[in-house]
Amino acid sequence: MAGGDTTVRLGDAGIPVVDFGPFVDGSKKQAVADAMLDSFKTYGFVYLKNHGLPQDKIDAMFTWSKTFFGQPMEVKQLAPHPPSGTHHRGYSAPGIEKVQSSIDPDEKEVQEIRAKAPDVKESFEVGREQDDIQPNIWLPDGVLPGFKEACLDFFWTCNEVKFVVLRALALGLHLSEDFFDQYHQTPDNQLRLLHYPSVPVESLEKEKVTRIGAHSDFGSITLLMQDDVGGLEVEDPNNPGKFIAVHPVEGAIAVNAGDFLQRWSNDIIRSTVHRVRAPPNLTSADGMTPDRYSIPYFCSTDFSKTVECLPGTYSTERPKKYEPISALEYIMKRLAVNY
Ligand SMILES: O=C(O)CCC(=O)C(=O)O
Ligand SMILES: [Fe+2]
Repeated sequence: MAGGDTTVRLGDAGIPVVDFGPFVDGSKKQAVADAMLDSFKTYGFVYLKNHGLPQDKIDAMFTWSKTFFGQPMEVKQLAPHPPSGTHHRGYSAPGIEKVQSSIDPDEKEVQEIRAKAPDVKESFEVGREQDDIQPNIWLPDGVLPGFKEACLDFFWTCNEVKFVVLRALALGLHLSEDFFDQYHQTPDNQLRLLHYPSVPVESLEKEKVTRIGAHSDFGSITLLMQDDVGGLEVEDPNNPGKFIAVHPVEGAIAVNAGDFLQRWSNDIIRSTVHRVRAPPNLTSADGMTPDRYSIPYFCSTDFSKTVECLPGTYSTERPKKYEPISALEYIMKRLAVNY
């Protein structure tokens, strides 16, 4: 199916936009939490305005991202992503990673998806320092001074916002506000800088190449910052297989639920399939799409934790669908198939 025909437009943003300010300042916590949860249940995605992540920090991270990806390939390759998907750190050149949409694809399926249309994006992945399972992979000292510090500073800033969003989620689910804190103590999160290089509009529309293929995220929640280029689409909950264009909203961050949270919530919350296509309504004199930059921050439940369906998400009429699972076991299984 070619580009635009599977995409519907819904309102200006495509997904609900919630003013998060009254949660942050405490003036209307429950109302904001309810609105956020409603959107998570229906779309799996929400835009939050007044989210508390300082705009100057976001801008600075985008500037660093452009500087990093603007380096010659041989410089970026000084911090190479290891061949294994389970050590998800460092730089991946365009076409290396291909996200899988199914949880347990067989090897043949993985090869077929890879052969079909490469994801034309490059990425740089960062976790916390002192992580024995997935140590960070940095450029050598002296190359791009300040980059490592900027990434780590942003990593920890996003981690603070993560706690606030999780508190809203807990209230929305009528759990105690700090319910999720105990499961997110060790920030096994991942900051990802993404660059989608300029490619011919036609190759994107005819699906000769993809920016990021349809997939869902693995973890609990993702905070997603994007530039103003557009192209993000989420699957329409009322029309499976069709996609809603999610237009960038100035000053807002998108937040989406991941598969782990969907499972944890006994499928009350949706982890929605999404993808990045050609920006909508693009007029391009030279037939090329603009470059696009985005910065997702994937939040994971502590790898040391095992979870069972959240209180309030099951009953005799709606029994638990899932067995308890360890966060580590779950995430490693998902990462392993992406490289
Ligand atoms: O670039 C985007 O807007 C989305 C990226 C994304 O979905 C991902 O990295 O999982
Ligand atoms: Fe994603």
